[in-house]
Amino acid sequence: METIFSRNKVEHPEPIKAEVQGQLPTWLQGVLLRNGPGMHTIGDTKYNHWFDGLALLHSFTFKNGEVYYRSKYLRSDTYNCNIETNRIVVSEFGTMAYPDPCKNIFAKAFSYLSHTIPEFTDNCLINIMKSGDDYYATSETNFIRKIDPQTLETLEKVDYSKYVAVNLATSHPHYDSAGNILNMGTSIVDKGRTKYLLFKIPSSVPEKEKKKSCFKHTEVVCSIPSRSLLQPSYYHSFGITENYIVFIEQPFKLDIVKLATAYIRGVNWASCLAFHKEDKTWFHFVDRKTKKEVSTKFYTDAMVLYHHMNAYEEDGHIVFDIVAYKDNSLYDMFYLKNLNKDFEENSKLTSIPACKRFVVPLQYDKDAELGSNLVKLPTSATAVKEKDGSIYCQPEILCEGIELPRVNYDYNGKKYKYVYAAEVQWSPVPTKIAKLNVQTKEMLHWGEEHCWPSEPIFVPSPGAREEDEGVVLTCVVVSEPNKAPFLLILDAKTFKELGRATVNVEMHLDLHGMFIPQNDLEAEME
Ligand SMILES: CC1=C(/C=C/C(C)=C/C=C/C(C)=C/C=O)C(C)(C)CCC1
Ligand SMILES: [Fe+2]
Repeated sequence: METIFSRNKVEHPEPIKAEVQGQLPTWLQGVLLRNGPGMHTIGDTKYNHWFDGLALLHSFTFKNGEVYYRSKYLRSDTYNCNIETNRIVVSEFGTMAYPDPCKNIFAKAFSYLSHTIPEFTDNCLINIMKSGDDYYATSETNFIRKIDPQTLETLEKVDYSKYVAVNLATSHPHYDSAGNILNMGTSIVDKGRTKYLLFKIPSSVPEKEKKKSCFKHTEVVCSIPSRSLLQPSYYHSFGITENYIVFIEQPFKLDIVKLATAYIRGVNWASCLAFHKEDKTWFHFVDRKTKKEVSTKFYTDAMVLYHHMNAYEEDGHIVFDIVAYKDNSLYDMFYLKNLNKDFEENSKLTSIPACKRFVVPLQYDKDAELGSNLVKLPTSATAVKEKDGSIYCQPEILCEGIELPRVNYDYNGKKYKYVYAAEVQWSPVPTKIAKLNVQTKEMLHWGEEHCWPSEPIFVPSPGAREEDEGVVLTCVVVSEPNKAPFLLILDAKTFKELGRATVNVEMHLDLHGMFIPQNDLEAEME
């Protein structure tokens, strides 16, 4: 059965003028660029999972009060191979594929006996990353693809593993104040020393090396050994504060032996991930200056998280906010067989996403009594010292039922107030977007009947003084047949609609993206 999720979307590479209603701020000039799966059927073959779909980039260009829409499939090697053979020949998260032996791009997949780690896909469908003046489509494998943010054309393929020993990397990098990328990846086959690497990609290269790419200058900031050599944790994002990296080693783990044998066993990559509910969740903090990990062992109960919201330091504590679950039902929910026409009634998550705030004391009285709470900030989050010197943390719940959190990035790593997110409650699709004040827990919402909004993105207005001075952008897919989707522009402060730009196309449900201000685009053209 074809549903909004699984129906193949047609690309619209030529700009389509949107119909604008309302008043868009005149300063809003640039491109909102987003990524997500757009094609799930190729010839007679179908992907099993929504996260498997071929990456479809789309953009809204804001120019002098007008809005133009475009969309274009990422011409990844995966896309080209699949389209050429008219079937799925490259394995994705939820679908194991058996390539045509005549095609050699992914020839390594055949040598699974000599290579522990299979050749992964370059179908970068999750997010967009900025590197200097360049933009990349990202996923969680070792490959990213450079793209042209204006024409949506696909450019070079970059293999992270050529520059840093990672087999997997997150699709949610961070940026420091100089625009350098900080990302984390997992090294699976480095002499049996499974570890997590934090690496830095500079935003520019020295003048005399102008021809070289920033990736050649990638440096490993630090490495954190995995608690288990054969089962590193899976992670989708991480957090940063001004002085620390926040990395959560959750008991949702990737089994390397299973991964190395998945191909011969005929099972998908997803089946190599397992939630160990009896295990603990470990917190790691790395000092960004000394590159050393904080030696105290901090942990909490078993949980699964994908998205960090934000993190900051306050009076000798690290405060970090995440969206967490009690189990891994989220990834199961997105099998296309579960997203059928009755999914709104039938598919409910078995655990609701909860925004959890953890507060961890970095400095505390070493003679503190066992069992006493070491948190000195006004919060219900606790951190209790145990006999063996480890510290057991419990969170404060900020709110429930939201996912795909975004903040004003100028406040990333700093004490902040606002999170913008999609409101999902128990369902896998958002029916509203929300603004949460993490200090007061007050919320504002936007929703309309049959509307499925995407991850909301905050864009600050020029010279903004307050954290929520600007607009929030979200793409809205309408579930009612023959109703056109639109880009919604809300005033970030009041969450009131400023305007909408309607485009009469069938738009895909997407995942993540970024707003590129006009000035940054001009820098890219130079
Ligand atoms: C291909 C591949 C992977 C793909 C993961 C993907 C595609 C995850 C998508 C996650 C999303 C969209 C989360 C949203 O919250 C793994 C498991 C890393 C490892 C094996 C190869
Ligand atoms: Fe994500």
